[in-house]
Amino acid sequence: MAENGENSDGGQKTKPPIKKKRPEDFRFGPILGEGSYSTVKLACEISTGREFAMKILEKRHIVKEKKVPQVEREKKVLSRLDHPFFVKLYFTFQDPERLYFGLSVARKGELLSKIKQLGKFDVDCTRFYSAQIVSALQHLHSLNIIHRDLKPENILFNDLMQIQITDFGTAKEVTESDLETPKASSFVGTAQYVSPELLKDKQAGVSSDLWALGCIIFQMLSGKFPFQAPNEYLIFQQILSCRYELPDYFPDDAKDLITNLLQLDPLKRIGCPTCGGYDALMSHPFFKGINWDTLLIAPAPQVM
Ligand SMILES: Nc1ncnc2c1ncn2[C@@H]1O[C@H](COP(=O)(O)OP(=O)(O)OP(=O)(O)O)[C@@H](O)[C@H]1O
Ligand SMILES: O=C(O)C[C@H](Cc1nc2cc(Cl)cc(Cl)c2[nH]1)c1ccc(Cl)cc1
Repeated sequence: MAENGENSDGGQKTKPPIKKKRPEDFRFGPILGEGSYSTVKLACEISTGREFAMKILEKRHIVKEKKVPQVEREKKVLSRLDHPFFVKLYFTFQDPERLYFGLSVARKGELLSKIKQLGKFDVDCTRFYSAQIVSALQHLHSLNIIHRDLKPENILFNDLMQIQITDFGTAKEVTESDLETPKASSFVGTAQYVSPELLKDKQAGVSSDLWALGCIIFQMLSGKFPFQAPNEYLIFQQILSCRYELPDYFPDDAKDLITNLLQLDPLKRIGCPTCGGYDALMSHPFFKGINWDTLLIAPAPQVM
């Protein structure tokens, strides 16, 4: 009889290799959404009945558009994430023409759609969902990963109306060497949410996600972008000079939080390591009443 996980011949028991899945293992359902390089379909695994959001990419298109590094980065970053507020990657596989990401399903759409539907969120709703984003960023940044393109289109909701941050093709893992000798990056985020340092020096740090957080809180409370102009060049000018106006109806603690996030100097943004870190951000008056521990626990499903 093998002892302590050893084989009968006394060798160490090795886990059986995970069997790669195949397209024929799934019944594909409706399209959940489409990206520039991908189609996301609902997929049911025939043998288990489990449902996934299957993100499917055409190899030819990925190679032609020189997006191989982004796909590999998305796989690498998603494989490291296991947290209630992030889309989960369960498996990947490929066939001769396509790549497949097996993801958790975020069935309740995008934060952007919710903001558009309601026009804007009330303060309590903004506080609740901003706190979820803060909790998610705290986890992401603890792994030295920067999202770099955080925006309401990349924040989805699952059946329990918990946020599910997605789209890690442009994420960056900050290494020691990056901190010592920051390298300029060719990637720039989405105009309305891009940080001034990414525009100016092409360098992003964890603080770039905090700038985007400030923009998103502003947008939840007002339904509008803090930096808005007829074209991207004028938006960039506003960002670089940190020119925005806080509506009078914003509560004072919201105005203070947004002002401390939309700081031109990335070292002065509340939540960054040189500005009190996440303790300072999570204890800001705007988040008074938030229980950061129970936030992570999914609410009891609503009894119909
Ligand atoms: N896990 C998921 N559950 C439900 N819907 C999803 C999921 N992932 C993506 N989607 C939907 O599919 C659409 C395409 O997502 P995908 O990440 O493939 O591309 P994208 O990042 O939105 O587009 P682009 O590549 O142009 O940035 C999105 O609009 C999103 O709403
Ligand atoms: O099987 C694995 O996990 C590793 C492969 C690696 C891999 N094979 C590729 C082929 C092409 Cl054409 C493009 C990319 Cl980005 C490719 N990446 C892979 C398969 C699927 C996905 Cl979604 C990502 C990576």
